[in-house]
Amino acid sequence: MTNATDLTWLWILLAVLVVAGLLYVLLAPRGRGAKKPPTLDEHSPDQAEAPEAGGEVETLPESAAAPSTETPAPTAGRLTRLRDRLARSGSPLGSALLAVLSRDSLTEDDWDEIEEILLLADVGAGPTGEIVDGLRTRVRVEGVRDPAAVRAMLRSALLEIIDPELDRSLATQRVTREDGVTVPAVTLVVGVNGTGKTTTVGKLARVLVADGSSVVLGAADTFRAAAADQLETWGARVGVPTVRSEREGGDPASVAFDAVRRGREDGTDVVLVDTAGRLQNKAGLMDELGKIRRVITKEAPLAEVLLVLDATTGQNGMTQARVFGEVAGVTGIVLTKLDGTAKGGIVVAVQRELGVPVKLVGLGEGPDDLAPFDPAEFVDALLGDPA
Ligand SMILES: Nc1nc2c(ncn2[C@@H]2O[C@H](COP(=O)(O)OP(=O)(O)OP(=O)(O)O)[C@@H](O)[C@H]2O)c(=O)[nH]1
Repeated sequence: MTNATDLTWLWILLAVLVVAGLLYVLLAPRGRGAKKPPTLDEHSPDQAEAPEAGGEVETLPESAAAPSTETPAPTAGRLTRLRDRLARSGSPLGSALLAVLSRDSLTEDDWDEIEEILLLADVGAGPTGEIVDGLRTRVRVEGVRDPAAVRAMLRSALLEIIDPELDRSLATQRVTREDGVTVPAVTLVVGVNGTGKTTTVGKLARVLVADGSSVVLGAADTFRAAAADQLETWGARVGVPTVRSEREGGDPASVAFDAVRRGREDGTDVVLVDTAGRLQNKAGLMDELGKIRRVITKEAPLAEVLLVLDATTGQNGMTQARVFGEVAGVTGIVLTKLDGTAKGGIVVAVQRELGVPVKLVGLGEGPDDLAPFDPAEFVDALLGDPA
C-alpha cells in the first residue's frame, strides 16, 4: 500500500512538471528582440496599409486624392478675348471688301468682285445680293470716298444683314408648369456627328456655371459610348452631374427623361441634353428627335433646341441645317470651329436659311473657347482695326 501511494505522488509530480514545461515553451517570449504586444499606435490605418519596406510609396497630390472643380472663365468678354481667332475667320472678307470699296470710282467689274468676295466667304446668294444692292445705293447717294466713311458704310451693311435686333439670349430660367411645379429650363442639343456637339454641351455647361446657374447633363447620345464618358468628364470638371445610360445603345429618350427628372428633383436651373443625331435619313431623325421631345415635354417644356453646325463645312452644312430645322424646331444655332475657317460669312447664310439666330460660336478646342455671339463684335473683328 505504502509503495503504491508513493508511486502515485511521483506520477502527480511528474505530470505537474510536464505541464509547467509545456506552458513555459508555449508562452515565454522567444529570445532577445522579441516583439512587444502591439499598441494602438502601431495599428494606425496608415501603417497597416503601408507597403513593405523597399516598396515605392506614391504620395498623391491633394488634388488627385480629392478631385477639385475648376472655375470657368467669365462669359462676359469672351468674344473680345477670342477676337483674334474671330478675325482670322473673316479678315479675308473684311479687308478684301474694304480694298475694293476704297477704289476711286467703282466699275461694274468692281461690283462683281465684291459679289464674288461675299460668295466665297459663304455669305450665300440671297444675302450677297442684298448687301451689294445696299452698298451700291449708298455709294450712289452719299458718294462715299474717304476710308473711314467706307469702313462705316460697310460696317453698317454687314451689321444690318446679321441683324443685331435678334434675341440671342439663352433661356436659362426655371419655369413653373401649369400644375404649379417648378421645372428646369431644358435645352436639347442636336446636330450631326463630328460637328462638335458633345464638346459644345460640355463648354456650354461651363458658360452656365460661370453665369451662376446649376446644371445637369443628359447623355442621350447612347449610340457612341465614348460620348457619355466624354460628357461626364466635362461635367465633373465643373461639378456638374451627368445622367447616362447603363449600357451602350440604350434608349436616348429614356436618358433624356431621367436627366430632366433628376434636374427637377434637384431644383436645377438648366438641363442640357446631348443627342446622337445620326443623319441616316430624315424620317429616322424625325422619329428619334420626336420621341425625345415628346418624352422630355412630359416633365418640362423645351426651353431651347440648339443646332450645332460646323462652320468649316460651309455651304454643305446648310443641307444639314435645313433638315434639322424642319424636324427639330431649332431655336438657336451654335456655330463651331469658326477658328478653323476663313468663311465667316456662314453666320449670315445659316441665320437666313433657318430664320433663327446664331447664339453661340465655338472658337477653339479649349474648354472656355465658346462665346455668346455678338454681331457688332463679329463685324468689327471682320473689318479689323481702322487703319
Ligand atoms: N477648332 C475647334 N475645334 C472644335 C470646336 N468645337 C469642337 N471642336 C472639335 O471637334 C471635334 C468633334 O467634337 P465632338 O464634340 O466629339 O463632336 P460631336 O458632334 O459630339 O460628335 P459625336 O459625339 O460623334 O456625335 C473635337 O475634336 C472637338 O475638340 C471649335 O470651336 N473649334
